[in-house]
Amino acid sequence: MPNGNIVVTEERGTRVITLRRPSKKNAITQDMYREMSHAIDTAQNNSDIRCMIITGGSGVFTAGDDIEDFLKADASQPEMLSNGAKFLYSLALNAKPIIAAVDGASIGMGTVMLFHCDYVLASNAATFSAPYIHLGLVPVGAASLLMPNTMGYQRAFAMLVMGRTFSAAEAHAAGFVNTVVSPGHTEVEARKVAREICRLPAEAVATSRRLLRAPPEELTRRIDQEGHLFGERLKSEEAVAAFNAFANRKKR
Ligand SMILES: C/C=C/C(=O)SCCNC(=O)CCNC(=O)[C@H](O)C(C)(C)COP(=O)(O)OP(=O)(O)OC[C@H]1O[C@@H](n2cnc3c(N)ncnc32)[C@H](O)[C@@H]1OP(=O)(O)O
Repeated sequence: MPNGNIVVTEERGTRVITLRRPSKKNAITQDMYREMSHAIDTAQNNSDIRCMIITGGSGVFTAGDDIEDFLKADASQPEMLSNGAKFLYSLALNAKPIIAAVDGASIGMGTVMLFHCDYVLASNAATFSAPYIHLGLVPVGAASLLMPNTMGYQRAFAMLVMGRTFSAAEAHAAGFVNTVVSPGHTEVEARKVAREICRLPAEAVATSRRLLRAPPEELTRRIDQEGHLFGERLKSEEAVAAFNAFANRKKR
């Protein structure tokens, strides 16, 4: 049953997917992944939907995967994280333009999903990180393929292997943010971009987009490779110590 943490609306040919779990900085639970996948998958054969927007609302995009889920997902329950993997497949196989509106922190999967999106708007309060390394983990979601392709090896190394955070200006310079706007304005601007895309000839958009992007099978192959290594790392001492440190950080 939907619990309101993902809100899906439709307006003038655009499906808007909003992460709404502000008390947890929009950290993404497995239920949220399932609902986002459903929203993307069901748009594919719906000719009324010309593009999609993913937004976290104002103040934060998402704190990434819910770390409590990581703690629950031990070796005996590998299916615990499978909705995250399905969401990545939904992104990789998606054939409709997705616009992301990022206002505030974008962490982990928040940042990775941007590299599957087609147009990214950020406020100048946005920050971008994929701090897998600090959790003893490795990249997921074909990030190890898409990030170096988009922003070059050295920047990808800084983000993925050193765990550095990029400002909106750095993300723009790195080429994965199209436009930087004032805080509170990302959604308005995303709707303008959506209207622009909706006015274009849909079939030509779909074919041009397909030409520009890595083939879906290449993406899913890398997603699977990374997912296998990620699953191994989840059980590592380094990772378990990092998850526990996060869970206990306010109790100390
Ligand atoms: C396969 C994909 C993997 C990934 O996505 S890896 C990335 C995982 N994410 C992270 O490592 C980020 C962890 N979170 C943080 O570093 C911080 O939070 C923030 C910088 C996002 C915000 O800091 P601040 O403004 O000080 O808020 P706060 O008090 O830390 O958080 C507010 C509430 O949100 C919960 N929360 C934040 N992020 C997560 C998360 N990722 N998973 C689960 N809960 C999270 C906290 O615990 C707390 O909750 P309470 O008020 O009940 O103590």
